Amino acid sequence: MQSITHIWAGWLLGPDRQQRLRVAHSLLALGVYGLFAVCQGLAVALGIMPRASLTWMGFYLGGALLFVALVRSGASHRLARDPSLTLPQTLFGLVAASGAYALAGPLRGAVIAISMLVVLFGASKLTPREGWGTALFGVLSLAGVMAWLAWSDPGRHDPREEGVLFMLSLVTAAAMGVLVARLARLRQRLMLQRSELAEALERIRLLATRDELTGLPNRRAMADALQSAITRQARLSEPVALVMIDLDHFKAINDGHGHRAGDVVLRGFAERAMSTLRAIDVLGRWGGEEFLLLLPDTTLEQALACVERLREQLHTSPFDEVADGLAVRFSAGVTACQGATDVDAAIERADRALYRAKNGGRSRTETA
Ligand SMILES: Nc1nc2c(ncn2[C@@H]2O[C@H](COP(=O)(O)OP(=O)(O)OP(=O)(O)O)[C@@H](O)[C@H]2O)c(=O)[nH]1
Repeated sequence: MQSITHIWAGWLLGPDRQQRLRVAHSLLALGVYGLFAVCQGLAVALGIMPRASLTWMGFYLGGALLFVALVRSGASHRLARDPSLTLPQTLFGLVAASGAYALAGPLRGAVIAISMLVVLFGASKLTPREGWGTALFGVLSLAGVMAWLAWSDPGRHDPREEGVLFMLSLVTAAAMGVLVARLARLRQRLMLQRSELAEALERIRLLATRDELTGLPNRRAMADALQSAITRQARLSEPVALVMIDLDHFKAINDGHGHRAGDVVLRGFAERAMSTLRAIDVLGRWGGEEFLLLLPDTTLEQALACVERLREQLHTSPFDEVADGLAVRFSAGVTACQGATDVDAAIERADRALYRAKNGGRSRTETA
């Protein structure tokens, strides 16, 4: 039962969430026009409104249907800046209400309220200026019809009555203009707050997962990436290699050129390394001058070749920005994680291999 409702809703409103809201809004307007048509039909049947007014019913129902078709088909996307066509729909509703005023006879006082309902319908999308503008348009179009009725048929439309009705519509329109403009401002403020919140959340996410100095994933993000890569390789039986990298004699760079220069070297190392890696490889800052490299779908031999490429890259691009010809070298410990699921054990193996590389004279790679 529920799936049939879903199928119907999907067919009627369309697949896109934003589009569904727009179509639903137009359908709601069409429904309200339909109910007005029922009331008008009753008034005609009871002889309160002339039979000729049914032509006007055809005009507003046809117009409302056309708006639903334009929004549902997506044509409004191509035709207008606002795909919900809120402003045209509001102006159309006001014209329809003004025409109804001329035909409503003794019921015309109610049409003033209907005009304002039309303005309220647009409140969810209109800007404050548009809110004011539509309220003004509503009252002016009603005033035009009132003046024409009082001038052309003063016997049935007493100019004094029309004058009082005009004042009523003016007061209602002014109040409606204020309300719609306030709603629009409130909506704009909410939208601004929502985008600021989204930006703040993105900043927090970056701060929580990125190393501020190098822009690389930090230790926590790296541990998460490792866990999912190792779980995946165990499921798919794909090889994964892990490389622990530590810059050699980094303290000497700090001591010789200053802490800032040390920072430049750390950033420069990250940039140089990233330029030699594939998009699926993940390099993270593990701490201090230590980096962890995750190489998915990579055997031990391929990992060793990757480390050599990185060495070559460092060799060919010295850190001239710190000191002319400054060469930075590193030691590395490589391990393969075939079939293993224990992340900590894999890191420990890479760490042990790195320790041996350091002890073996630095600027070299060991495996474990
Ligand atoms: N500039 C800078 N220095 C850092 C940062 N983090 C850690 N360090 C420095 O890195 C240096 C690491 O020194 P050691 O652990 O002795 O290592 P090393 O000098 O590279 O010696 P080996 O690793 O044995 O080759 C220390 O002086 C730390 O202060 C950082 O973010 N920026």
